[in-house]
Amino acid sequence: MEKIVIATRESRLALWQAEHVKALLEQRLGATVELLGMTTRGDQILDRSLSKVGGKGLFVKELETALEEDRAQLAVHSLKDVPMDLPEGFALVAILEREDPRDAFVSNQFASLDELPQGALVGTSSLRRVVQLKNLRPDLRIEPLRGNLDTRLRKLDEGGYDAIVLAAAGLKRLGLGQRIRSCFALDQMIPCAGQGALGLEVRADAAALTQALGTLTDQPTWLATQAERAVSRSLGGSCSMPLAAHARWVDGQLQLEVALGHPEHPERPLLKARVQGQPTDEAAARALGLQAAEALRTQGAEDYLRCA
Ligand SMILES: NCc1[nH]cc(CCC(=O)O)c1CC(=O)O
Repeated sequence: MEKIVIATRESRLALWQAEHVKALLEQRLGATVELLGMTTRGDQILDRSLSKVGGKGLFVKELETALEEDRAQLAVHSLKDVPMDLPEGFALVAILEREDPRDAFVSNQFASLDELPQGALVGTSSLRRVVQLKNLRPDLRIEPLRGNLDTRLRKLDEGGYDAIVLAAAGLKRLGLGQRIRSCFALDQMIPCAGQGALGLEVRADAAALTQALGTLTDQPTWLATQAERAVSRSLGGSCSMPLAAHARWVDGQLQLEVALGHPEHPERPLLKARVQGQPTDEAAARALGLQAAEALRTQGAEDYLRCA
């Protein structure tokens, strides 16, 4: 196999993930791999909520341009940052085994959400986290918090918040697992579709590479994340939508749990649904996702989606 260049963002997390895939390609495929670091629009815009300036695609587009121009052949993404439908000419060809999918409670004074005093200040810019926090603790004040993981932790340490909520996977990957005071239960703070998983993207015409990378896919993660992403796609999936979707395998059954909040009125009740099945291929996994989306619709999801 020829040399593979991986296009990657330059945040510490993105570089860790790219290095991780580089090592895997070297070990498992005997490939020669180099990294090409790039800055994306999503990395530059730190002052506004991402949902207001264009959403998930912002972290991905520059990397795709590098693939298009053949300056790189592979892009490694946190799957949750990848839009539900890739632009024409690109394909998601492998999904690696998932890290811890849970959200983590991080604080210097408090061990868990339950310990936070009335009216405490929590930092997060994720609408999905906001609506679930409001549901668990209506008294909390929640303020925006953007930037890469190190920046967010620094803002916490400078005293800007009583606690913040971050993906456990990112913290663990960067060796910051000791900052996690507790993890939220999966059914209390349902993760975002794809959280904790890595997705590999190539040009759709890269047949040999597609075939080689496909062998790296973790099948249970692939099926679970297909189901999750199908929910989001069905409901019009953008990150301006406070949607949570997480599927996990329990005794051979894939259990998919979803929640949708109102984007402008986070205090309105969360819509929730749970479905399960035994999908063995992508189509069946996606069908499970559609079933969950349908269950949300029967509860009035349209009313929550209209304004987004
Ligand atoms: N939204 C940014 C982002 N993209 C991926 C991760 C963490 C790693 C992952 O979930 O795979 C994070 C940080 C966070 O949400 O706290």
